[in-house]
Amino acid sequence: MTRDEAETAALIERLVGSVADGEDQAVEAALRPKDLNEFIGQEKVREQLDLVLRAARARGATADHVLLSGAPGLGKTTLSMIIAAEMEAPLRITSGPAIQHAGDLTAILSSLQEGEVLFLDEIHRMSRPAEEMLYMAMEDFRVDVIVGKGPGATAIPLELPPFTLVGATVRAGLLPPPLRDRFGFTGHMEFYEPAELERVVHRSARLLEVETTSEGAAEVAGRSRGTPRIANRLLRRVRDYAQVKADGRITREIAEAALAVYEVDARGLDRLDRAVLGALLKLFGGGPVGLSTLAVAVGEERETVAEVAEPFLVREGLLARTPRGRVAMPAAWEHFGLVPPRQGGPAGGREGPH
Ligand SMILES: Nc1ncnc2c1ncn2[C@@H]1O[C@H](COP(=O)(O)OP(=O)(O)OP(=O)(O)O)[C@@H](O)[C@H]1O
Ligand SMILES: [Mg+2]
Repeated sequence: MTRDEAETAALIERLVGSVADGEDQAVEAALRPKDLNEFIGQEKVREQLDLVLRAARARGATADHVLLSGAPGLGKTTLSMIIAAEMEAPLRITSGPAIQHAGDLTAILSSLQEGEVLFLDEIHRMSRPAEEMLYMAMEDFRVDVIVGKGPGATAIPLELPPFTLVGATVRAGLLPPPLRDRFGFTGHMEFYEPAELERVVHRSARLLEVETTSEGAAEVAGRSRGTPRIANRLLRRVRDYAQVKADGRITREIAEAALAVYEVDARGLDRLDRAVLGALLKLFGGGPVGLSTLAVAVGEERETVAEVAEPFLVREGLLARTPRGRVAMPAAWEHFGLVPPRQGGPAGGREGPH
């Protein structure tokens, strides 16, 4: 990873909160659904996976390798744990970046028990030699252990017990086709619908023993960017606010007031998103404007704007990336209560009626 990539990754982590602090991590673990029935939403993936696992169980066999693709915080790690639980198999967790040498992978593979589930997070970030070794392990349950160095080196084949590899990646397209093709099943995780996120919030609130009205839960869900991890995090912050400022109960008013404190607006936009969109609208008349100019205007790195703020803004139909630069969509003007300038008219929006 280059420095820029590392910084961007760190920023994304901060935003989605993959790296939670100690307390948050413990809470996150406590909130994880334990089986497929408890897992909310993702109907397609759940149905498909249910068939794969049931069939394997009925045959008394080890389940086929599973690839899970989807944005951070949608439940890939949770699903890998569920797969192991449903198969009543032990689970080993590792990640692509942790495997730098083929030897690291040999060590893990050769210590697997029969039927074990090996979860390989960020599988697209594995080194090339490790990846090639994985091909053989997945297909033939065999690895070549290299003994010695140089011309005298020999490859000793080592049989592996059957195991289930569960790979996770943000996009299946990031994997080289030979690797992708070795998975028996690929589950594409989608962003969650508001109603599904509401169920996530209700479930988590029950586990955290916080009283929540339907409107309160809907308010938290609506600002969670289609992502359960964000829903759980916002719920915890709203709970804090409700405890300190009110009687502990989460109503719509409490959720609104709490999320205003944390600068998460009605659509789930945070401070950075609003800065980017605000600059695009107010300084550049809605664009088009180049990424670098926009980044300078908000005092951020290009990568931060392009990879942290923009994906959500594009997904929400607020911003478009065009060959001529970034352009604000009509919904963006509306969200800021501004009226877009007329075509060919002077740049810059006027304050709207509200
Ligand atoms: N379908 C779901 N139902 C209820 N809670 C969920 C669901 N999916 C995820 N969660 C909750 O969201 C949190 C994040 O899920 P998880 O860690 O599995 O995401 P992930 O896709 O592995 O993210 P990353 O890519 O960052 O590793 C967990 O605490 C879990 O409780
Ligand atoms: Mg994960």
